Amino acid sequence: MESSLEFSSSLGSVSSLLSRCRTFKVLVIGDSGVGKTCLTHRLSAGQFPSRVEATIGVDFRERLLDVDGEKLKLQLWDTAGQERFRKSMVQHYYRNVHAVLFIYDVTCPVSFTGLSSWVEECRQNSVGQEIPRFLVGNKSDLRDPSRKEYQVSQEQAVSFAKANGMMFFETSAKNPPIKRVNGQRGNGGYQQDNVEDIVFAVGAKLKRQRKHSAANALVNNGSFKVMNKKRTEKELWTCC
Ligand SMILES: Nc1nc2c(ncn2[C@@H]2O[C@H](COP(=O)(O)OP(=O)(O)OP(=O)(O)O)[C@@H](O)[C@H]2O)c(=O)[nH]1
Repeated sequence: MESSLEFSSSLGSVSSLLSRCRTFKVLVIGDSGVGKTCLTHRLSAGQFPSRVEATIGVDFRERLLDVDGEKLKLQLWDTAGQERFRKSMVQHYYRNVHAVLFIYDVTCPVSFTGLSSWVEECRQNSVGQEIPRFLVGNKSDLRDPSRKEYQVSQEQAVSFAKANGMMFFETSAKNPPIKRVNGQRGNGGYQQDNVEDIVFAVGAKLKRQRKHSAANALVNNGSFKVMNKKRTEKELWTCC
């Protein structure tokens, strides 16, 4: 027969199973090799992976966080940067997305100029301006002040972020600063963000945003589309 201790502990696990949190789909896009897989590992598990291979299709990682007393779950969609590994998946990536992280490599200007095509892909897949966007320059540990002309400056990135309604961060998945650093000395005079700052900025924006509820209505290409509120609300809640 089950003891009262066992019974109460099983009740405890049932109640923890029933504890629910809002879940948000966060899409991570950008050219191949910019570090999407490494960054999502860092954002979810706080670690830099020892070995990575090109992503095929999509990989999922999760991060639970507490924003002002509310539990949120970020479901990070680490998408393939290589065209041949993403072809059949593109529509799935964008369906019911709540936020988009645009990643580029600060030491690879081509990955920065390529961002316009990622913005365009979002537009083609009906991701409107109401969906929060974040621009993240990765690999800041590789910045070399003596090779500035071969790197993406923060001025360029800030102006791109402004023009596209994005919040801007620069960091390193490999060697992130412990705290946000506004560099005057030691790091060549640029700002570096802690990975936790990024994750909390995303969480805070989504928490505010959602009251909105994406749910009720969506303006799409000038037409007004009424969504099924019940269905969308249900999709947002899961057990944590
Ligand atoms: N130095 C440094 N290297 C990094 C950093 N982030 C990723 N890398 C390296 O960059 C390479 C590509 O990283 P991935 O995370 O696989 O890149 P990806 O964008 O996911 O690539 P795809 O899956 O092809 O789209 C790997 O060799 C990583 O070790 C970083 O912050 N600093």
